[in-house]
Amino acid sequence: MEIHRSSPAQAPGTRSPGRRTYLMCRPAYYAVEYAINPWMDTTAPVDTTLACAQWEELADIYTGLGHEVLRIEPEPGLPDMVYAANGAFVVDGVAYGASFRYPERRPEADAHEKWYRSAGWTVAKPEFINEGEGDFTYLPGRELILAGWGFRTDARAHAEAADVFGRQVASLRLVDPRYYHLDTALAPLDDERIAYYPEAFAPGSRLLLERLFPDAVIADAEDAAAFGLNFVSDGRNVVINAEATGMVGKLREAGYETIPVDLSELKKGGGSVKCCTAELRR
Ligand SMILES: NC(=[NH2+])NCCC[C@H](N)C(=O)O
Repeated sequence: MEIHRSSPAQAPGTRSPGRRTYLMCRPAYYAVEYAINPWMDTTAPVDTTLACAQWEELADIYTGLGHEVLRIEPEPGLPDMVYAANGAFVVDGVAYGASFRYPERRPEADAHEKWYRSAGWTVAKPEFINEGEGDFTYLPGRELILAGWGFRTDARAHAEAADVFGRQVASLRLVDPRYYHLDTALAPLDDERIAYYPEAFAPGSRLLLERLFPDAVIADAEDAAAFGLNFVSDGRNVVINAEATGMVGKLREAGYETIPVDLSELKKGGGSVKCCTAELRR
């Protein structure tokens, strides 16, 4: 594993102590069989064996950092199931279930619900369409949920999540179809701080982000297109798509350690590091 150490070694923000628990789904049946986002091209070949190897490397990076990686069994006929972040949104041991926008992915919600129940998590069944951590994230230091809408998640699910978790939700409207999920345009760096790509958001949402996060790391068009916002940070180490070299530089500059990983095959489905990783917050 290649770690780019930043100097100073101290990450600037606050972070919850201890190891993270991540849920992942091996891309055994991964393919691009339909196109539900602009990255998906059903005529371009996908190497499932390579996708599995890249995915294993991502899982190894997490365990190498001392985090726990749990696995949900992939199911034939669900080629997007590798994007485990979409299966639920978990805070305080409660899994708010997903309800997918497109019929092709709908059965994934049941598979995740079963997994969460059998693993002992409390499950809240959703009434409204929402794609789990694809469109929801949480900043424990602010007790604040950030939620995206515009392409996949129904904005009514934001209010539903606020009730489920008893937390405030900042609703953010996404406007660029390439950044159809919140986690393609914004990511937490630690308990309080984020990185984001302003152009992916409607003017009112940008204003809200500027006011809430004056210390954010700002990404540009190139960073976003390289899936440089679809990273996973434990507050110190940021695991990020290797292509996103500009973003790596910005994050190191901001005091974080960066660990690049090549997920070129998974990008063909419109996802990267974060899409493949659900964070289970106890
Ligand atoms: N958390 C994410 N952004 N996941 C990416 C999902 C990709 C999948 N092909 C879709 O369009 O639904």
